[in-house]
Amino acid sequence: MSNYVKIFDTTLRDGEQSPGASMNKEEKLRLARKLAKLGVDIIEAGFPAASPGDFEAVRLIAGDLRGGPVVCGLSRTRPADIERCWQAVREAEKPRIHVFLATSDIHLQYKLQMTRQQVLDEIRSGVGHARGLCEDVQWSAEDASRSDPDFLCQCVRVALEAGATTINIPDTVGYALPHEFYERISYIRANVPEVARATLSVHCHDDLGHAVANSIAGVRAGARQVEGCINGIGERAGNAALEEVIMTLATRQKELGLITGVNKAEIHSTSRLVTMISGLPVQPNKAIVGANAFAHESGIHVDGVLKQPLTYEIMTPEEVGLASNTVVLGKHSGRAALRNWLSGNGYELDRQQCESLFEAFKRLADKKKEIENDDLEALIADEILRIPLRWKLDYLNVMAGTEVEPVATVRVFDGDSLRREAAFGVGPVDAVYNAIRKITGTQAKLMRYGVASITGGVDAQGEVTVKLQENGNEALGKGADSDILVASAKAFLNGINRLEYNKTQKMELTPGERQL
Ligand SMILES: CC(=O)SCCNC(=O)CCNC(=O)[C@H](O)C(C)(C)COP(=O)(O)OP(=O)(O)OC[C@H]1O[C@@H](n2cnc3c(N)ncnc32)[C@H](O)[C@@H]1OP(=O)(O)O
Ligand SMILES: CC(C)C(=O)C(=O)O
Ligand SMILES: [Mg+2]
Repeated sequence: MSNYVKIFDTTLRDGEQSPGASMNKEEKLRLARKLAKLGVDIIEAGFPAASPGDFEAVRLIAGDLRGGPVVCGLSRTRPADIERCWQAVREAEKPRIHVFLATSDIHLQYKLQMTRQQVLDEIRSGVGHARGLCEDVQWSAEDASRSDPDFLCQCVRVALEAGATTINIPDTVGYALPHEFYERISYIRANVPEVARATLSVHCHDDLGHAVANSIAGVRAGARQVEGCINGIGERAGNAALEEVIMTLATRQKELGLITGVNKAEIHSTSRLVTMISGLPVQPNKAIVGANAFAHESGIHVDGVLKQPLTYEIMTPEEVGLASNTVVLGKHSGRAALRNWLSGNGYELDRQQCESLFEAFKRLADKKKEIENDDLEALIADEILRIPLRWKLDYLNVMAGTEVEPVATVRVFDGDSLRREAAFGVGPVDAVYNAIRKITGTQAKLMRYGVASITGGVDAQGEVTVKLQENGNEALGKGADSDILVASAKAFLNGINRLEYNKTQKMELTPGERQL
């Protein structure tokens, strides 16, 4: 048996069945081109009988893709659906009609209201009809995992006799456990030996979180086509996440002995495109494509990864198209991570400086979820350079509103003495800054102003970061307070203190320190 596993992407069909994920035909075409670049073997482009728009999208994709994957459309066993499907895919270089019919007693009794014999007849006529139009016909036994195994085998036999070239065994409701699904595929292979003439396929849903595990169990039992969606989107809890299936086969290739034709370096950008087009965000901890999949924060992990990525990475970020892994600095970081950041940003601190910076960093990390570059630079300025605080806020009073020209009165300590000024501005922050300009006499230009909340809730601490520039000299200023205007004033004064310090201090600065 071949060790090649075909990847059947149904992001444009089952993926689109995710509530709220409808795509228009231009979006579908764009995604289909990307999936072709990713190197999937089959693209299920839609369900042509569903709507004129879906018919058009499938037709567009079928006419567009050249030298790439099979283009497939889904169809019920009804003649009109099959004809419609063929009209949509017929211009494809490699067209496929995918006919499905449920085989479980639950579906027969309640949904289809058909007897087993009627189902067998319908499979024969539907697959036969499709095969009269197209050489490549896939038949799916909807709800196969909850079907009587012997009746399922009977259905598979009929589909093969009618000309199906691919037999797909779905776990439509995500009910199977991996060992059961393995046994189900093995049972079909043992009891319908002629299935070897066709490609045996698996299509698993994630209702109990087993979609990928069941897909892998399926290929271990002899299936050679896996169906799924990028990012695991799809009906209800979604389909098997194709990127997880692909990377499982690649990462455990030695043990599984299976290969795919996928260009893995396209995985990450394909996932991003699916997110953009479907509007369904990927959770940060999602395997392979989540924002944290190659990010490390814990000190012990970062230390290990910096020494040898193999310690905590079972695949490289480059393999899936990411430039590199990321080290996130936060509450759980250790000295190795901090040293790594310092050297990467041009700072040369001695052991003792590193130690006092580390302590200040931990204090800040207890308050703030993520530590950014600006935070660390501000900490270095405070902890290492020990900038003297000439200007310090005493109080401020601001009047602003829809009918008032914003005006601020600000009182500031200049060393031990107090100075007070009032000023107007285009907004309350501008008024505060104009008053501070009068007091300090600074000529600094405000290059950047940003506000972030350090803590959550209504009493959140706001943190203001400013970047100031004066005569080619730049400095960051930071200030935190539950009142955003107070935080703004503190940040401005902090920046002015740093600019003054940079002007007066004589010591030789490292390249990183020069930016402060
Ligand atoms: C597991 C899966 O993902 S299956 C694919 C699911 N995807 C979709 O349903 C999306 C596209 N579907 C649609 O746009 C619509 O359902 C249509 C246009 C196909 C049909 O719409 P309607 O004619 O209004 O039928 P409706 O959706 O209400 O009911 C489905 C009918 O198809 C029948 N049916 C279901 N599966 C099949 C099948 N594989 N073959 C033949 N008939 C089927 C049902 O028994 C029901 O028949 P009934 O109307 O005689 O009771
Ligand atoms: C149409 C079939 C393949 C399907 O999506 C399912 O059974 O989940
Ligand atoms: Mg499905």
